[in-house]
Amino acid sequence: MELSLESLWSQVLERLQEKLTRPTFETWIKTASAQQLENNCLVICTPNPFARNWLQKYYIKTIVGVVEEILGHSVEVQITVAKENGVSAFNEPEVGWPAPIEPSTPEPPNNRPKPTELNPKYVFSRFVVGANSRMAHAAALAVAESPGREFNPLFLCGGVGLGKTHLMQAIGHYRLEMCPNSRIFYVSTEQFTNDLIASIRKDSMQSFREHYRAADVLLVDDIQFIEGKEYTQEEFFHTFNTLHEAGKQVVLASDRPPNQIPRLQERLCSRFSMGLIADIQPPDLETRMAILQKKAEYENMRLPREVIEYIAYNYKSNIRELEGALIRAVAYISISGLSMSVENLTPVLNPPVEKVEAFPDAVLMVVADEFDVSVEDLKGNSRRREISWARQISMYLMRQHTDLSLPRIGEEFGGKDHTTVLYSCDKIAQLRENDTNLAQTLRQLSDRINLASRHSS
Ligand SMILES: Nc1ncnc2c1ncn2[C@@H]1O[C@H](COP(=O)(O)OP(=O)(O)OP(=O)(O)O)[C@@H](O)[C@H]1O
Repeated sequence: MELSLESLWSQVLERLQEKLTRPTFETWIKTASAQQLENNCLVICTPNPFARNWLQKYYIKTIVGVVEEILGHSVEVQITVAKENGVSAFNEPEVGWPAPIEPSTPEPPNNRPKPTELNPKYVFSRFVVGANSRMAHAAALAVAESPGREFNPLFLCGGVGLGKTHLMQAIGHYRLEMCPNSRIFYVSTEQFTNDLIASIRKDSMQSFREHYRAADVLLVDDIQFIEGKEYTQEEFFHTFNTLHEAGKQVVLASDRPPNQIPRLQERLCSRFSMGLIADIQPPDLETRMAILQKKAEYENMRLPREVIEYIAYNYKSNIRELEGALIRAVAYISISGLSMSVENLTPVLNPPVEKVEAFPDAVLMVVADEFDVSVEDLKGNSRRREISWARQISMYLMRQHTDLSLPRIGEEFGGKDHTTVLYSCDKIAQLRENDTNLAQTLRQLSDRINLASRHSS
């Protein structure tokens, strides 16, 4: 006999309750509901995107296992957000991920570069404007309202995790809302380079050029990575000129202004500087609190003011880390079942490393010593597990403790590509979020690096 959706779900709940801790069950499972079961696919609804992501990340296997146990055959489980149903990601940018960037354009032919998706959360309404970002925000809004006019190109610059990508993509969303057929291309410099290489390989330069030169608004992220790439610079120069002459808008984001990007052709440097260069500084305490408050509201989280203050006070220079701390706090409280207070959160809210400018050698020596490998091993190419782990950690710490760009860090490691460095930094940062032992090791290493740097300066 076939089970009704209702009785299937109540059995699923029963079994999950046995398998999971009470706080986990109460927070993540009980708030979800079964929406439909069709063609061996069970759709589960969660109250908000945060809960959906959490279930998807940590409990999907357990849920699938339990449903399969009950039904006696394999099933697919899809997790969705209650509000998402029937609502387009463009009307409701805060839900639904990812959204296609060119909703009305047919899929490009195979030899054309694929457009990158915009993050639906990166809209103007979710951007908190503070003294640190007022000018950049106003400029982005002006460009979104009248592209190709006053500020062309708009060059957004600022440190890591301060909202450049968010503002840049907000321009894209705004244009699409105003004019759904406009061709908004968001691309990282790395992707532009990869597309270029692929089109050279496939002998399809024509398609590459047609694709990029057809943009109404071209948004290029991390343009600092164009440094030293002669061929990419050449091609980008022509793309830029074509668009600019046709009155199309170009927006660029970088961690530094054009004249501080090393090995950037003079003609590109002057073009990047001919519109408006708007910088974003680290936000002050009040703005950081407002950002946390807004984020909490969007994710339906309720937080005491003291917790918001504590997080905002300790995470100063990177909004991505600020948001990460908030998410960690909420997750920890829901799993541990403790009440939300600064005292209870201390184990998970290790404030980020104090950034004492360090010598790259200090980082290498401290990490080599800790992991019992040599500095040569760190700089070399050995793929032995313990060496490559130590190497990834030292890349992450070098990024934290120095102002070196990713390519420069790559050079410190015997000429590794910046993408390898970026991969390592992201990987360690992600692991650190959920692994308190690793977080503690990194903290201790940081203290030693600080000490070594102070001694040698
Ligand atoms: N003013 C702001 N208001 C709300 N959220 C913000 C603000 N600034 C940044 N954020 C959030 O912080 C996170 C990091 O922002 P973003 O990716 O835009 O930074 P970035 O400057 O492009 O960083 P990177 O240099 O690493 O590319 C995002 O989740 C973004 O939504």
